[in-house]
Order: sequence, then structure tokens, then C-alpha cells
Amino acid sequence: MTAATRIGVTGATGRMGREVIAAVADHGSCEVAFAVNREPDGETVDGVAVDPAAEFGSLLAAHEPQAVIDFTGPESAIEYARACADAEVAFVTGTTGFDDDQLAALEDAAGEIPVLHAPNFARGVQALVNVIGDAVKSLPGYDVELVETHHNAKRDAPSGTANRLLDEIEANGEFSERTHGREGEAPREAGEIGVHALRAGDITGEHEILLAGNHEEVRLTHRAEDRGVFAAGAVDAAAWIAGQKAGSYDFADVIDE
Ligand SMILES: NC(=O)C1=CN([C@@H]2O[C@H](COP(=O)(O)OP(=O)(O)OC[C@H]3O[C@@H](n4cnc5c(N)ncnc54)[C@H](OP(=O)(O)O)[C@@H]3O)[C@@H](O)[C@H]2O)C=CC1
Ligand SMILES: O=C(O)C1=N[C@H](C(=O)O)C[C@H](O)C1
Repeated sequence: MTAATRIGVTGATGRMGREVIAAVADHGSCEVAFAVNREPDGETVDGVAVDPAAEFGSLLAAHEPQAVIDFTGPESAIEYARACADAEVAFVTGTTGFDDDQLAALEDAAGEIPVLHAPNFARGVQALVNVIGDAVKSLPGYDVELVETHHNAKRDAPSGTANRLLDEIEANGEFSERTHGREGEAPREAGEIGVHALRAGDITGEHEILLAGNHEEVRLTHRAEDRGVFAAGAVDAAAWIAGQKAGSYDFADVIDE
């Protein structure tokens, strides 16, 4: 029997951290090596003790996980990535909202360890990423607008997934400008993609791309019904990355294998 992949979990008491701990238990061939959060108060999540993030380095040394899964914030994610690089432990992050310097810091870590960064671990979103470029290319001259909707506690806008989809749309060459919302005298211009971020209630995550022209419209929509879908994908990624060499990976690498 193959030994279970041992996984460290950051942000353990957050919305996603809790889901990750549950998904590791459901996976069948993974187990939680340890879990940390910024300032835990003696909590447990699904029976797993949550230790202070300040002990992350010593927990890596003591428990020797094969991978760490991180859903926190950009600042902490790059600190965790650096500690993983120092300890030679693979790092999987679903955190979004990185700036260019923070992305460069993740790349630095990827020079030493396997690093997988994906703004969305839902398989349906990956399918959408795969087809959106072709859809836009097939409808030249059509207007493109993207609407993403998330819960009212989300920090970054637009979402990491929206930015990933926009990159795919722009790769076609017809679109080069992102217009974030509209107000006042703001007619649509050629080459622009309207981007709209809605924040309300406890909505898990929705992304819709509208293509309109020629007296018709096409709407491509992904709706996550439960955060468990993201957590399951991240655990699949951690199980996969444990055997990889240093480098930058994304979720497509896991699915395509
Ligand atoms: N790739 C994907 O599929 C998905 C990505 N995400 C992304 O994951 C991230 C987390 O989302 P979510 O779980 O909803 O957020 P939450 O706010 O619910 O949880 C974040 C967790 O990270 C901890 N944390 C935040 N900042 C720090 C810090 N500086 N140092 C140490 N710990 C920190 C928080 O601790 P504390 O409790 O002390 O605040 C909390 O436990 C976001 O970037 C989100 O966009 C979310 C869903 C899916
Ligand atoms: O913060 C969230 O909740 C989510 N964030 C990710 C993003 O920014 O794309 C993925 C998902 O939509 C949920």
C-alpha cells in the first residue's frame, strides 16, 4: 500500500482552510501533517489541532510534510512559500490578489521547490479557461463583458479567476483594455472588455462571460455551489505535486496528467 501524502495546511480556520482539512480526510490517500493559523485560540478543525503560524518553520521540520496547501492572503502566502523553499517542501497556493512583486517572490520559490498557484481549483473553471479563447475568436466583433460575483467578505477584486479568464480573452489580440465598471458618460469602445465585480451575501463564486453581437448573445457561466469543490481540487494538486521537481505549475498540469 502506498503511504499517504502528508499535507500541511495554512489558514486552517478560514473559509477555505476548513474545507481543505475536510477534503484531505475525504481524499483517501492524504493526511493532515499539521495545520496553522495566524493567531489560533486553542481551536481544532475536524479534530485537527491548529497551531500558531509563528511555528510554521519548526512544524515543517518536525512533521516533514510532502506538500503545504495555502489559502490565506498574498502577504502570508509568500512568507509560507519562502519557508517551504527553505525546508524543501512543495507549495500549493489558491490565494489570489498577488501583486507583481509577490508573484516574483513565488517564482523565486519555484526555483527551489515545486510551486503550484491556481486562482481556481474547480475543474469546471479549468474547462472554461480552456474554451474561452476559442469562443471569443469564433465571434469576431462581438462585445465581451465579464461579471464575477462573490460573498461580501472577499478582499480582492476582480477575482483571481476573472483575471485568468481575461488573460485568455486578451491572448486573442482583439481586446486590450479592461474597463472596470462604468459611470457617467462612458460609451463602449472597441477593444475594451467590461469587468464587473459584485460582492453580496455568502455567494461562493460565480463567473459569467457575455459575448454579444449580430442580434444574439452567448453567456458562458461557471457557478461554484460549494467551497468543497475548490478544496478537493487543491488536495488533488497537493497529491500530484509531491512527486514533481522544482518549478512553477498550474492546475491544468494536474488535470492534464
Ligand atoms: N484558488 C481557489 O480555488 C480559491 C481561492 N480562494 C482564495 O483563497 C484566499 C482565502 O480565502 P478564504 O478562505 O475565503 O479567506 P478567509 O478570510 O476565510 O481565510 C483566510 C485565512 O488566512 C488567514 N490569514 C490571512 N492573512 C494572514 C496573514 N497575514 N498571516 C497568517 N494568516 C493569515 C486568516 O487568518 P485570520 O483568521 O487570523 O484572519 C484565515 O484563517 C483568498 O485569496 C481567496 O481569493 C478562495 C476560494 C477558492
Ligand atoms: O475568495 C473567494 O471566495 C474565491 N476566490 C477565488 C478567486 O478570486 O478567483 C476563486 C473562487 O471564485 C472563490
